[in-house]
Amino acid sequence: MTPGARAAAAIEILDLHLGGQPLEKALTNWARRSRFAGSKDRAAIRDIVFDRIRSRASCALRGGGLTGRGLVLGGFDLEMAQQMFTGEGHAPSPLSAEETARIDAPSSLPPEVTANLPPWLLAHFEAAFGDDMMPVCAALTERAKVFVRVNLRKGDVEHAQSALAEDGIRAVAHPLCDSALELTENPRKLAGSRAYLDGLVELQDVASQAVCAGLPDAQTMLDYCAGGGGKVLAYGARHDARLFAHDGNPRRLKDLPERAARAGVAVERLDDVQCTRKAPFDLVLCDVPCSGSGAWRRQPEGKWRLTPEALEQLLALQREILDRAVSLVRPEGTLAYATCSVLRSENEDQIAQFLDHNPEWAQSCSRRYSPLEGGDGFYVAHLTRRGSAS
Ligand SMILES: C[S@@+](CC[C@H](N)C(=O)[O-])C[C@H]1O[C@@H](n2cnc3c(N)ncnc32)[C@H](O)[C@@H]1O
Repeated sequence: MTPGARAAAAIEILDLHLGGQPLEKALTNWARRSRFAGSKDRAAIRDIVFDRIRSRASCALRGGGLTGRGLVLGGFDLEMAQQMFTGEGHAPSPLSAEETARIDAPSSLPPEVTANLPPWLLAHFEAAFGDDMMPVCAALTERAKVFVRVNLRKGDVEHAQSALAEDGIRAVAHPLCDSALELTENPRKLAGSRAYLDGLVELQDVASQAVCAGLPDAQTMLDYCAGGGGKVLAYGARHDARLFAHDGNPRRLKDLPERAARAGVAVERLDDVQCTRKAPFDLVLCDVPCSGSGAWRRQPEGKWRLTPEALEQLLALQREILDRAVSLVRPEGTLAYATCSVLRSENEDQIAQFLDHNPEWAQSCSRRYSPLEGGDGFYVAHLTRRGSAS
């Protein structure tokens, strides 16, 4: 496909998405209908589509509207736009005089447009980041870096780097976590690489790894919102604890046995009744459902889908999960609370409210990871009962 034809495909997909189709579905449906597109075309089109959703507000303004054409156009400078929008072959039709003038004109943008945030979220980001707010918002419009976690049970970082290099993947260490490697060349080869297939490395964001690396040593660890099991597996790579996984939606745990086997650790899956029976645990991790605002580089449509009402519902669910988890921790144990959100309401404020309602508990750690540190935005708090060692 020519660059122009790729731009036209991105326009079609974005129109489907703006018409109500989830982004992944719109991409998959388009790929199914367009067998002529090779894997490089699909990857390039996906990159354009994700880029435009990350910067939806500013692209729509520059491109002349919240449409597929507006978004794709608004992400290019004039020269690039004129090269892509030629009307030749499958390329989109040439720019109108109005489009040319708009895209060429320097304009002063309102803050929510520069920030590429829904307006109601501006105050939340300002409360979280103060002077860093605009750099953080800009970082969330960039493509996420690809990180792997080296499974320290199977080898060290140098070993993993050379194993990845054998498959043409360049990987460099990252200061945020000693098990993290950033894939700087050929990340798309990872799924077929020996290091990945042998369980030496696993895809995991660097801040997510740092959250797991900071958890205290324990003999029994319950990952109460385990999902795909990324956190419990990361914990198991560092500690000889007995590992348990639970999720409010048990179907989310279905791949865990296979992933655990590949990682060389054993994880027992528990339903809610079994959690109560097996309790108390030394360490209970609640990686709760959240807005995902720290990970909007990866899932940009979440940014535009979140509403104040949906956030309220998430806050209530997070409180509910904390209340339940408290009963599962042994008296001297640790309750760890984590989100991939950067909003204070889901993080610092949620924990402050928990401590207000549970005066026998104290906070022994509170750490927010900013997207400016290289990985996703994350938050973690460790809670222990007063009078017990952390
Ligand atoms: C942020 S995700 C967890 C991601 C996972 N820890 C990982 O690292 O891959 C949150 C998980 O909480 C689960 N969940 C939702 N409501 C829950 C509840 N009431 N109790 C426990 N888990 C719940 C969701 O199904 C989802 O898998």
